[in-house]
Amino acid sequence: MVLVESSPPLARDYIKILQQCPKKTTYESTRVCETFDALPLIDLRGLTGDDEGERAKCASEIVRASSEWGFFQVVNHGVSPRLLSQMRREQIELFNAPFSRKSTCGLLNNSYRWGSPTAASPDNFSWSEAFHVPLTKVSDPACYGEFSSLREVLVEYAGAMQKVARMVAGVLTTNLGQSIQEFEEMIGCDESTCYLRLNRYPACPLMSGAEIVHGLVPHTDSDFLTILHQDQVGGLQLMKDNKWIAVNPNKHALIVNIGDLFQAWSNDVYKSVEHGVMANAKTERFSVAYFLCPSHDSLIGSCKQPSLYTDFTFAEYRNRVKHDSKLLGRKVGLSRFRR
Ligand SMILES: O=C(O)CCC(=O)C(=O)O
Ligand SMILES: [Fe+2]
Repeated sequence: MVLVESSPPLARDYIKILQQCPKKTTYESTRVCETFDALPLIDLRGLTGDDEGERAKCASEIVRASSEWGFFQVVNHGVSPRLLSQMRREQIELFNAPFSRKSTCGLLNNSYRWGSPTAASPDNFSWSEAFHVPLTKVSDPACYGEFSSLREVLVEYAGAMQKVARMVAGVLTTNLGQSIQEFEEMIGCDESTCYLRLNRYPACPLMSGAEIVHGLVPHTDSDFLTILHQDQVGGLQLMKDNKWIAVNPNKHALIVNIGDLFQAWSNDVYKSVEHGVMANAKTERFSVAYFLCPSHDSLIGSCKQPSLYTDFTFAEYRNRVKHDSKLLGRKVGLSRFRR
């Protein structure tokens, strides 16, 4: 039997960067992390029911979690467990395809990526592979090749995530005095601006107790809002009060996190916090992220004065992030636009 390799050559690239790294001590070799169960868990049923008091209570929990944590979990989110497990099955099948198939054959709008092409040190290397698909391409049959059953699932999944994102964004904008309709009009947000990212974190044999490898390097998201579904393996961590905190998997929950643009628009009321994924020595991990983004030319000003940030378009923001990543090997982010 001929074994066809499905994983990208991560070890080859990682070792190359490790050898080029001038001093081994320049990269972070250990990371203290606390497991913390108090990451807010919010029951979204309160938002959809008739009880006014319940709705207000749920909304205030969302606002509070977005301000204090920038990260929270939601249950009773309306996405069926059937759809979530179908998505996971399709995702596993897709990533099981040979590496050459994933990387060269136009799958999902040619959106396959892996490792970190711009990494200059092991600190900036991500031990993962992903498809990053614009929602407009999700229904295009030309994106799927032999993975035809993935199309139907991805279309349904995108619709379901869009609903959750809209519900949460609606609470956050209303709290700052703007309806979700006004907000969406202002940021030109529609199908053509949002993305789904299918992530796979292969098991990492280079990971030992003393040395860590990132599945995804610490970062903030360059969007308004992200809705994440992770499997039961664990590895996601977020920064809270200068400490790394592990997000324990909860199979009923979706994870919501605030992105840079909501932080800017809210004038720092909502927080876009650093998060990342630790690689796992033995077990592969899967997740899917939905990114709520504005149109490229939409102006991200603050909804409050005096504004802490200069006005910038989403295109300017993305270009800046791209430029910094190329030049410095990492994203600088919102501080580039602080007054
Ligand atoms: O896989 C995860 O848990 C996190 C993914 C993530 O942060 C991202 O895709 O931006
Ligand atoms: Fe992220």
